[in-house]
Amino acid sequence: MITFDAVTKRYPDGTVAVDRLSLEAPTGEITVFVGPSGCGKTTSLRMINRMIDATEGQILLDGEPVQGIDPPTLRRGIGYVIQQAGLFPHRKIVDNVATVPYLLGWDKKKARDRAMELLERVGLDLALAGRYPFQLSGGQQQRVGVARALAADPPVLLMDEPFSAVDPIVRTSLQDELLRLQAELNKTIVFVTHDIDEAIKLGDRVAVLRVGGQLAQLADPKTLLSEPADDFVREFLGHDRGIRRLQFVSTDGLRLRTDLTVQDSTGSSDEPWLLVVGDDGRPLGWRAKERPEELEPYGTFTPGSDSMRAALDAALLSPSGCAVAVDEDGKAVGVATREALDAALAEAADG
Ligand SMILES: Nc1ncnc2c1ncn2[C@@H]1O[C@H](COP(=O)(O)OP(=O)(O)OP(=O)(O)O)[C@@H](O)[C@H]1O
Repeated sequence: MITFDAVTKRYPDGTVAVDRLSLEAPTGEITVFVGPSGCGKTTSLRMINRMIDATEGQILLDGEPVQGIDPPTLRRGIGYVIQQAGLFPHRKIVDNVATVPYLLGWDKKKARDRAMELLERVGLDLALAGRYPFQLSGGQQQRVGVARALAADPPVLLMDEPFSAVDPIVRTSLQDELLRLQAELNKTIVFVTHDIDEAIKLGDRVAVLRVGGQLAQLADPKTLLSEPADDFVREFLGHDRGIRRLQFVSTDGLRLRTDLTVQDSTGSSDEPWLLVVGDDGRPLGWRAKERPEELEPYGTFTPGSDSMRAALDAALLSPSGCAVAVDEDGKAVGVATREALDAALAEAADG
């Protein structure tokens, strides 16, 4: 566990970057620092591995003040990932990843084997190992940066806007990869971002900081979205806070109708919309009563594992206004009508 105990950082010019910050980043969890530019996120992060020293207060690592640990020893147990990866340009990818093992005096083969294992773990093609950083895309370089930080298996990982320099699609896949890795590795991660969506997606706990380096709120994402502490946090969360909250609302209790599914694309019914499925049970499209010859688009969600946000999204993708519930194999298991979605939304609004 990382503990900030009334930590203040005053730079020599008098700027108070962090102001009496007290919080805990629990072991095995992702704690995200988020807030507007200049609110002291990076300064807070760098005080953990003593790239910057606190002016007042202390930071404890599993109860031990970091001030009492010499920086090289401290950093051996702390991986560090920064924006644009910060790879050594003249070293091959495999050697970049093996940097810390080399420094720790591992023999070359063991260090390289470890590097190859990690490259695979972060989802990189091993054929890239012999390349130089400039021969990789931005997203690939970020993965190498993560692999390098994990090389000596440190219990703590500090990540400073690691995914902000890549395009949104790559960014999403890097975030998914981090969550997948974290499910296996259970590191204590402190992650800095200015992007509230990233914070909500990745954080077990999210610390919202305001300019001046004060903690505005520390909460799990669901609580943050439903109970912002004050106007600053509410504004920072943005106007679509309600919609984003739906990603934490389960579809478990959503009522599904099973009588709106048909296998053939002909035949009549009083229902305005019927879902046509193939022989394999997968949806083919919606059939409108007035236009039985055409199949209209549909959207799907998986009850239980997908959120209400996904169910609503599925409904909005179709002119029927209904969401198609599918199982893990993509087979239709029912339909959430507007009425059912309405009822679930009303319940979510109450809670
Ligand atoms: N070496 C320094 N000397 C003086 N002031 C500094 C120094 N480094 C940072 N600051 C100031 O401290 C405050 C916090 O900076 P910091 O980089 O921690 O913020 P941040 O939240 O990470 O910002 P960003 O999202 O823009 O990276 C800012 O006002 C910044 O200008």
